Amino acid sequence: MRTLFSRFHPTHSRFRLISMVHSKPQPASNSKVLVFGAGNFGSCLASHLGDSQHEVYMWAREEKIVKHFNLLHRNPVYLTDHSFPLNITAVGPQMPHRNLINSVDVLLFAIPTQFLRATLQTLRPSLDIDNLPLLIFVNKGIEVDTNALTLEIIADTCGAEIAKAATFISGPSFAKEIVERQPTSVSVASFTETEADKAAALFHQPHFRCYTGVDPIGIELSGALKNVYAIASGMSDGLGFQNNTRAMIITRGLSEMTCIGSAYGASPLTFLGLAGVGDLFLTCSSSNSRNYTVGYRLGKGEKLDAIIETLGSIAEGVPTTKGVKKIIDELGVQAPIASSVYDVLFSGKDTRAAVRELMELPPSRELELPPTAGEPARRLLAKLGLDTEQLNHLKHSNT
Ligand SMILES: NC(=O)C1=CN([C@@H]2O[C@H](COP(=O)(O)OP(=O)(O)OC[C@H]3O[C@@H](n4cnc5c(N)ncnc54)[C@H](O)[C@@H]3O)[C@@H](O)[C@H]2O)C=CC1
Ligand SMILES: O=C(CO)COP(=O)(O)O
Repeated sequence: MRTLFSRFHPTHSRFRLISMVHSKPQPASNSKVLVFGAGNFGSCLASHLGDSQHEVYMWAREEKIVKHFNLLHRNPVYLTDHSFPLNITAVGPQMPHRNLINSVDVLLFAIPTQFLRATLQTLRPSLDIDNLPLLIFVNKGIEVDTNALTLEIIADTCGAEIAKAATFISGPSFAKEIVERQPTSVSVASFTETEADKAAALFHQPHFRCYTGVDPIGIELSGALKNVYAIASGMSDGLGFQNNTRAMIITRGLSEMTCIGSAYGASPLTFLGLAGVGDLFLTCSSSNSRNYTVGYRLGKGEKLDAIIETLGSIAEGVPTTKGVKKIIDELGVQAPIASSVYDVLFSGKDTRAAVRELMELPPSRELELPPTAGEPARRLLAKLGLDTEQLNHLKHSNT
């Protein structure tokens, strides 16, 4: 649905009329939702929405998951102890038919970043921009070959109008704990604030709070970057370092994330939110994090290939570190911890040597935002047909 509206509140920004695409109006209850991905997080979110009485379809690319799930309401590979609500139907392994895609209110993507482009390319011919479902993305990563954020992947595959309507959910949210209904909060952001509001309304539950914002670039960078520091924190624990060291990594990691994000063109405040420091703290301090586990096992001396082969699940931080390194180099930002993680993962650097080198760096100013002016975000906004005035608004507004 295309409308003209002002994304910015007239009292705290210049009043601008922008042509934006909106998703179809959402029902007050019982939304029809199609979840792409039946891994830990796709299954978890399908369960969460099924639990809230929505009509849920979950696409799995593995036939055995589809068959097993529809027979027993359990996922044989992920969250295997969990019994799923009966109002979830697994579909696949072929792409869902366009009739299903066009009949749903919501499309939710829980697919690792490296596989998203191919999935969206296949899906695009079935999307009707005048009858667009609410589009929600929960992946936390950067595409390796292009350094693209998900926003750019959506723009490349589905067009700028659809990317502007996309909503991103990120924050401290282990799948296993959500299905146990442990109190959890997340950040929900979109360039189109009304879309973020719709996504928040869909997910909000007494045990699951949503906080909305308008800095999807910052939310995306937060989710991707925290995975790199979770690897660093796990590595430190694996080497036998203790609480002081972990606290240092989390705090200096937050500082690096904020510098990278700010130089990229995101709001520095976004990194103080749930998707930023919230998720950083969670994944840097729990062995339930796959990224932390990769780091921990590296610290114990295992080889990366062997760890990935036996992890049983995706650690987005590993490929994302490659994209982060390219972004840091392009921006000229000082991010020594992220650079060290890259060296350990991909240049064969010894983990203990990496820590020693980090500790031997000369003293430096503790907190300093880079002076660079957000060139990558400016390029991305231009691709989406948004301008730098809007970027500046984002940088100076609350998320
Ligand atoms: N597990 C968690 O607690 C959370 C995960 N996330 C994010 O959600 C995303 C998905 O993660 P998980 O479900 O946990 O991963 P997972 O490792 O549990 O599952 C991977 C999923 O990717 C699918 N997949 C594998 N190869 C594919 C391909 N070529 N094309 C399409 N799909 C493919 C698998 O079928 C499976 O559904 C990641 O970006 C992750 O960072 C975000 C928040 C929490
Ligand atoms: O992002 C997560 C929880 O918020 C999951 O982290 P891992 O991908 O490291 O397991």
